[in-house]
Amino acid sequence: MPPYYNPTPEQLNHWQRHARSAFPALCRPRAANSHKGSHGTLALVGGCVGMSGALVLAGSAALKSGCGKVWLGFMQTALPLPVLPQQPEIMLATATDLAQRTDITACAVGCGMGTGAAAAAWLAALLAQADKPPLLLDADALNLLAVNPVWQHHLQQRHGDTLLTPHPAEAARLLQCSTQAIEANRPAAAQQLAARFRAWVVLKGRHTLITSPSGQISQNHSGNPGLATAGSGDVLTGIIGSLLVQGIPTAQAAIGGVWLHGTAADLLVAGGCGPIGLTAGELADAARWLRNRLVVDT
Ligand SMILES: NC(=O)C1=CN([C@@H]2O[C@H](COP(=O)(O)OP(=O)(O)OC[C@H]3O[C@@H](n4cnc5c(N)ncnc54)[C@H](OP(=O)(O)O)[C@@H]3O)[C@@H](O)[C@H]2O)[C@@H](O)CC1
Ligand SMILES: Nc1ncnc2c1ncn2[C@@H]1O[C@H](COP(=O)(O)OP(=O)(O)O)[C@@H](O)[C@H]1O
Repeated sequence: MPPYYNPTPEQLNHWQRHARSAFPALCRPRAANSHKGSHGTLALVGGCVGMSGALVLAGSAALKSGCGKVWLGFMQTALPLPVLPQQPEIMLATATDLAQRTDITACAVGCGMGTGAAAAAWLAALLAQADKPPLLLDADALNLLAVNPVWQHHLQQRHGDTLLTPHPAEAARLLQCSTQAIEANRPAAAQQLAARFRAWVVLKGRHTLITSPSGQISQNHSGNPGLATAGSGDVLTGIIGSLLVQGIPTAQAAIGGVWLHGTAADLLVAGGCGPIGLTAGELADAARWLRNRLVVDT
């Protein structure tokens, strides 16, 4: 067993009971005859020059959270690398080429995307298509959305599920208010965003709030300040996107994904890896270890 994963039996039992009752779909075993196509294909788009790492973190987390295939679409004119040496399972494309694919189960956009002209053009084209698979917008995709009312209108008209995963500063940009105003009334901010965009909203931070499009709020209690490190939000995007393409209902993918991400950090801290110096890349392996222990034996 990796040295960091040594929860007490009581702790593990508590996590298992909670997950099996709150997000049963995350705890189902794989069908014996399943194949990679059974577990969905996630497209992650972002990673401009200098921020390729955000996309790689999200992609690795997605794969380790159980989806069948992961494509990364880099917001760059050419691929930063022909293959990821540490994760060759992940398929790579430019964002432009990835937009042509028709075999994508869900798309998560924004990790390290940048807010330049190329990112804006790519997002505009995506949002102009009303009928699309589930769409998760994070980070720079939210920052671009915040300054373009036309795209906001397009997003409101979408048919598929939409998920927005802002941190408080991104929520403030979307609602054109201060970060302090968001933090002063987090439930109201999350509900306002959910209603405006007819979207699931994951308002990040300590005790992340997950709000349904109709305004129903769930508060997450896992996680710790070890998560206050570069890239941990990118990992969350990968986890939630991965759960979505596995056919897990959106409510469980969002609420369960946030819980799994936070509990992975709790597992690492309990084992002495953090909170100080915990790195985002470590979360994916911990989440994988944990999810496999949540599975109900048949
Ligand atoms: N390896 C890589 O490639 C990485 C790439 N990354 C990519 O970088 C891009 C920019 O993302 P970003 O979040 O760093 O910038 P941005 O949205 O301007 O936020 C900074 C501002 O917001 C505030 N703020 C932030 N969080 C807050 C909170 N919880 N609660 C309250 N306030 C908060 C903060 O305010 P401060 O407290 O500093 O005054 C500051 O003003 C994005 O695409 C991302 O994916 C990163 O993921 C890192 C690893
Ligand atoms: N003090 C904390 N307690 C619990 N969770 C935290 C804390 N600080 C950050 N997080 C979590 O870490 C993640 C940070 O995401 P984000 O701000 O988007 O980071 P990045 O852009 O670097 O990926 C979110 O899931 C947030 O809820």
